[in-house]
Amino acid sequence: MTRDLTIAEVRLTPILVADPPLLNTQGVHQPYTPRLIVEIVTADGTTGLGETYGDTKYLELARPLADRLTGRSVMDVNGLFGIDLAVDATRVEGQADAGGLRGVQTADKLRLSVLSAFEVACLDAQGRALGLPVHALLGGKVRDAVEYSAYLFYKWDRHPAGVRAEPDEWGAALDPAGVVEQARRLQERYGFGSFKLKGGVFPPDEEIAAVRALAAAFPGHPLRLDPNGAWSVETSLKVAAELGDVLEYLEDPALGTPAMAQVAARTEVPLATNMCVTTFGEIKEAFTKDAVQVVLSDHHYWGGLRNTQHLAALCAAFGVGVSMHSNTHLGISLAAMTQVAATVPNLHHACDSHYPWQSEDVLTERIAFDGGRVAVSDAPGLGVELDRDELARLHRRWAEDDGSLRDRDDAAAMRTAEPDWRTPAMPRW
Ligand SMILES: O=C([O-])C(=O)C[C@H](O)[C@@H](O)C(=O)[O-]
Ligand SMILES: [Mg+2]
Repeated sequence: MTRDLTIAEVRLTPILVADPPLLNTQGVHQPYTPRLIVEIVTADGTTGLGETYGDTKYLELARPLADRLTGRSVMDVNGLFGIDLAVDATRVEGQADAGGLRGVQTADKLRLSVLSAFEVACLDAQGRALGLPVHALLGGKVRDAVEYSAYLFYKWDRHPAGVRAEPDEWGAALDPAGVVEQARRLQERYGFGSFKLKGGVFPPDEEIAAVRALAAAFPGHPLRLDPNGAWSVETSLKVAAELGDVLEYLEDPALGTPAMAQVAARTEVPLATNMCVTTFGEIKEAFTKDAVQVVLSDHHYWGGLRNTQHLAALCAAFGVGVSMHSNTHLGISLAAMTQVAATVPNLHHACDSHYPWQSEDVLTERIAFDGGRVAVSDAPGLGVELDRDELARLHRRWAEDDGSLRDRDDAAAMRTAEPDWRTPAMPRW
């Protein structure tokens, strides 16, 4: 049968998704976080799914892009990246990312963060039309399952009083015992074999104690600590010296490539990043200064699944490890991460995943972790199906919001509990 893979319709659905009160160095997660779901429909009725950030600046770019896609072929992914999108640079340049902790903000990174959802949707549609999984379109899988690590957070047991939120079954984790208890529950439920603690929340000695407690509770399991650049070079070196025997890597201990290079020069502990290398333009300086030993790729802001493969190839050429970053996302993105991760030969670290923190999803079936791994689907496309009722419900929540939650802002969320809170100056310690 000849199929007509001309794009006939693009549907954009902004949603608000429940998020627990997870703490990071900027503040706390809002009770609901914005995401954008992209559906690309072809003339013969095939639909491909994609997902990305749903904050206003992404929506503003996604809408004109969607308008320009109809009439193009869903096979023309190179052409998609060639579309001349006018990005309002004042939206990003020189501005702090209020909730993202994802490094530099540039107009091109914003453009790629939007295009990535459309690329994934095109690949999903291609796969469905051809009866092939996305990994086959990317050259084929080199593994049958992708390993993920448990993503531990300091957290409150609930959002501040008076704030509308969904119930949260995980309880508080504000000290070493709480962190170990959270790790145990995540391991029991999902089988994770490695653990990452989001740091930069408490003074470093408290976070060192938490990692020590994890090492005692889970001997031999890989551990990571990520303060999102909250420490000075000297503090980073002190933490590296104290935890060097148990850490798989330290993630973004200090902010920016020069500081990371200074830390890397004086410790044997590998440094990972999803903050100082988040664009192709940052690679040369970081790799030639040997500032990072592992790059945590994120297909959203690197510009999709094929760019993730390009990044992995560059990492291989420089002897730099590769893994994956994650922040609040749903199953479409987890499926996309898993499909591309399956094709990356030099992926030797378990990927991050926020997914266990997301009690809501827009899929008919949640993606399962078995022994900390997600099986690589061989079904056509991403191998996931949209739950339209859930999508509509989460979109209603977005539509009914007065605008205060449509842009993620962890510092603003923190002010509902601590009115004087300001995003801390870095380095914080
Ligand atoms: O550095 C990281 O791993 C992240 O940026 C992940 C998330 O943004 C996380 O820190 C968060 O959502 O609080
Ligand atoms: Mg990080």
